[in-house]
Amino acid sequence: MSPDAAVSVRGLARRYGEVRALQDVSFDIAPNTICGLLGANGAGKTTLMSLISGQDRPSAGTLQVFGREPFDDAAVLTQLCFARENQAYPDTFAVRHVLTTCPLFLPHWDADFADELVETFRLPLNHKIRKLSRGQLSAVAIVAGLASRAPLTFLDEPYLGLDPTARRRFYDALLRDYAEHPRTILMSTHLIGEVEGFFEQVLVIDDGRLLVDASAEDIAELAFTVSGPAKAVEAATGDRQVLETHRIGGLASAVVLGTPDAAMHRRAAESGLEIGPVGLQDLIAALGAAPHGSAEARAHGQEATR
Ligand SMILES: Nc1ncnc2c1ncn2[C@@H]1O[C@H](COP(=O)(O)OP(=O)(O)OP(=O)(O)O)[C@@H](O)[C@H]1O
Repeated sequence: MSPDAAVSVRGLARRYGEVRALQDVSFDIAPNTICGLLGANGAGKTTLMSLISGQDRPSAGTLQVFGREPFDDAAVLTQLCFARENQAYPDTFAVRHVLTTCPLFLPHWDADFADELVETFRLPLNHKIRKLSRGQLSAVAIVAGLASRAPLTFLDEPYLGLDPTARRRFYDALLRDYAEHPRTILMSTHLIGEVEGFFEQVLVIDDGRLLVDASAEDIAELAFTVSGPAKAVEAATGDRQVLETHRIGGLASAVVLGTPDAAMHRRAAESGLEIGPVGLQDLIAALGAAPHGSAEARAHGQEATR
């Protein structure tokens, strides 16, 4: 375990009967980091967040948050805020009740910032929570998550139902506030293209296993694309681990694991091929597309990131 980490996880597993929701997951998240938690539906992201936030206990493995096991530890739990659109509230609760209740549980709560966010998302203070639209519920979760200023904040798909303008407002508010009040934020998302720029660390879960644990800089080193005439692409990438190839007519674009070396650059120049970067969204799609038995690709992907 890393005692100085905000989150330290070793060999974590969670089973639900026959379902292995998480298996042998190990990573650290340094304090004051925005970490993206990515993966397909059912990969295990919410399960992982539930364990880290002390709402659930692992079936195996160890887990520390700010150096302590979170489950049933009040000292740790007051440092955490879990924000999600499907948060359960009492039936009688209106938006304003959330604003008056949150500070009772969240010692770092900033009421002025909460008011500002309510304005930003044009939330109707007197409306009952159960009557809000999905986007408004997400906005309530965002207000709670950001105004909590919790040293460890979980944002579980915080954009559900939000229109693009509201999402932009959320990202702006998050980044502005994080710059002024650094803290650790773990955010699960499927809208990778919108947020990849501000993740300092990326965790990718696939079928309950940790597939990638990389810093933003390392992500760029994980893979690259080679595009051009299909035969030339094939010849240039023959000795490399290709994760995925798209073909259109006689043209192809291959996602290749690792970084292009001098020989690859030379071959590309000779054959009129283009070498380019792979966006995070495309990389994750390509890693997911690699055959499940392609342990080599997966292990290589992980090795390169540790
Ligand atoms: N309480 C539970 N009982 C049984 N199985 C569960 C339970 N919670 C989660 N699972 C299973 O564990 C796996 C991981 O689910 P989890 O909700 O963590 O995925 P996720 O990555 O958050 O998915 P999504 O992106 O769709 O929200 C899934 O197969 C899910 O069906």
